[in-house]
Amino acid sequence: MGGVWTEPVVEIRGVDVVRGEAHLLRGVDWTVRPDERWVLLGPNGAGKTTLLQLASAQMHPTRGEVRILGETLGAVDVFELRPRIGLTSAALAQRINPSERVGDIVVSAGYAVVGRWRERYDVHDLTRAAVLMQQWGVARMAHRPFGTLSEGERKRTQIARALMTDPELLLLDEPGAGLDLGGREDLVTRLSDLARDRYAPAQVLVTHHVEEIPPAYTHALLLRGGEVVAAGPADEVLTAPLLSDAFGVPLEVQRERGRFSARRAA
Ligand SMILES: Nc1ncnc2c1ncn2[C@@H]1O[C@H](COP(=O)(O)OP(=O)(O)OP(=O)(O)O)[C@@H](O)[C@H]1O
Repeated sequence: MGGVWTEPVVEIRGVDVVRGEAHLLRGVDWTVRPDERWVLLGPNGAGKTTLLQLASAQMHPTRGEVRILGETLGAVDVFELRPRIGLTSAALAQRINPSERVGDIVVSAGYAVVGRWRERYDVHDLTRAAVLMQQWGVARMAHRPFGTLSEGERKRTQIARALMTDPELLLLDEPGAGLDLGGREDLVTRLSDLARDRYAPAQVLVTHHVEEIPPAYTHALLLRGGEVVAAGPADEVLTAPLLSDAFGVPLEVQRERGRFSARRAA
C-alpha cells in the first residue's frame, strides 16, 4: 500500500491531551508523509506513547485536530481506521497469550484477534504470514508458543503481525526495549531495511536511545513535558543542543555511518 497514498498519513494540528490537571500533550503540530520514517525521542513521561496513541486512533485529543490516512478523528469509525495501521507496543504484547503459536499470532492479525486460529485462512493470508515470518527471522519457530521466545524473537513476531494487514502506517513503540546488544543490532538492521523499502508503509518509532535509530530513518521529533522541542529532518533535529534541551542533560552527539550515539558532555 505504501506509495499509493500521497497525502500526509498523519496530520496533527494544535493538539492538547489533558487528564485532570495534567497536560500530557500541549500545542502539538506534526505531519508525517508516506515516504517518511520518523523517530519520536524524549525522556520518560515526555508524552511519546500518548502521541502514538493519537496516531493509532486509540485516543482522541482534548483539543485540536488529528487526521490519520485522510480521516479526522471524531468523524470516522475508528474500527474501520485501525486495521489500516500497524502497531506494536508493550501493552499489546501483554495481551498475547503465551501459549499461542507464533504462526497463529502473525496470521490472525487481519482478523483483529490475537492468536485465535480460525477454521480456515485463505492461501493469500498463509503465504503472506510465511513471507513475513521469514523476513523477520521467526519462520523457524512458527510452531513455538509465544511464551517460549526470547525478547528479540517476540519483538520480531509482533512486527511481522503488525505488517500482516499491509498497513499504510506502521507505529512501533519502543521495539528495542529489553533487547540485548545483538538483538538490538539485529532489529536496527531489519528496521533500516524496511525503512529503505519504498513500498513499505510510513513508519514511526518511539525510543529513549539515539543508538536505536535505524540509519535509514529520515525524520525526528523531540518531545519534552508534552511539548515539541523540535521536529524535522533527522540531521537537523538530532543535534547536541536540541537533544540536551529535550533530555535536560548536556550531551555530545555523534553520527557515524548513519548511526547516532550520545553521551554526557565533558
Ligand atoms: N490518565 C492520566 N492521568 C494523568 N497523567 C497521565 C495519564 N496518563 C499518562 N499520564 C502522564 O502523562 C505523561 C506522558 O505519558 P506517556 O506515557 O505518553 O510518556 P512517554 O514519553 O511515553 O514516557 P515513557 O518514556 O516513560 O514511556 C506521564 O507523565 C504520565 O505519567
